[in-house]
Amino acid sequence: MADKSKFIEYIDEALEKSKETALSHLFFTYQGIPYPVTMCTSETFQALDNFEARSDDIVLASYPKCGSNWILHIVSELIFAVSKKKYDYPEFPVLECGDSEKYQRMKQFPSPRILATHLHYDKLPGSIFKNKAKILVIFRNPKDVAVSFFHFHNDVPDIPSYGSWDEFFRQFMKGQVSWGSYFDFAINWNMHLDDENVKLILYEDLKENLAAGIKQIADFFGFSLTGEQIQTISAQSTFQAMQAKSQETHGAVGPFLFRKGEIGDWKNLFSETQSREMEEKFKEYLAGTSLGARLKYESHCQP
Ligand SMILES: Nc1ncnc2c1ncn2[C@@H]1O[C@H](COP(=O)(O)OS(=O)(=O)O)[C@@H](OP(=O)(O)O)[C@H]1O
Repeated sequence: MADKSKFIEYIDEALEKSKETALSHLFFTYQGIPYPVTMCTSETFQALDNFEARSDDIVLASYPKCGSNWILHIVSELIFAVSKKKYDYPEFPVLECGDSEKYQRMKQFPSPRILATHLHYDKLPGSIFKNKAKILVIFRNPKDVAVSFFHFHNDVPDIPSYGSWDEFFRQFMKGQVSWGSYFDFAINWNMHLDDENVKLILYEDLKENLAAGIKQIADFFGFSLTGEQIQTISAQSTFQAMQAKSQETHGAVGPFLFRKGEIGDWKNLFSETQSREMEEKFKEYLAGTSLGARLKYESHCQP
């Protein structure tokens, strides 16, 4: 992948801040959503209101732990395949993270710019819609998301840990975690998945057929690649390939971020009661919705 020194620099700074931050002080709330103080500030959110998106920006929207680093890698490889130029990360790619001056600096960046984000649909800057940037939305089943999220907190030495999985589960179900509730994020997006310039991709589908998923992503963003190029990117984007390079691409946090990369790891942590609670919540929020059907809960989340 591209030279990610800025990327790693930013992650290292966030980890450094995390060392001094207790879990009880990790979150601040902005417009009703909790964000980690180690990565987000209200000044940056205010500056984001005036961010000027371009029509050829590539927006990658996901709730945390749905595979955004995977898609970032795939998209930067697609750009490389068609332009022969390595996609450079002059800023940390998550739009809402960083200092409030970053949007000024981003004005100088060449197109296409990749904008990853965990923001809920209604918190995205209006210029993304006004200027018709394409948005790829990545979803993953809520049980594996919760488990991945919990491990990230409790495995990375410098990130505040939860007392137990049960404690994390309670907070996750209440939406008292970074970037708020999975379910609010999902119902918000559910209403926009068929909008012009929006495409949904599932972590589980990508896992089951990586080459087909990469082809869909390439087609959506208008990148024309040969079958051989798709196969090459596919081989470089497996979990094993990305995990092997994770220290180089993401620094100290890499091996924790690329942890297991499987479907169904929830079976190692969820109790029967927690499974029932999750199913109730899923039904309450997503039963009968288009996203609810597309997430294939019965295949990926039922014991
Ligand atoms: N190539 C590939 N194949 C399969 N799975 C992959 C891949 N790359 C990342 N991952 C898994 O995605 C999980 C991390 O998600 P995110 O990148 O969205 O995390 S973050 O919110 O940006 O911190 C995290 O999931 P878990 O392993 O279950 O914790 C990663 O392992």
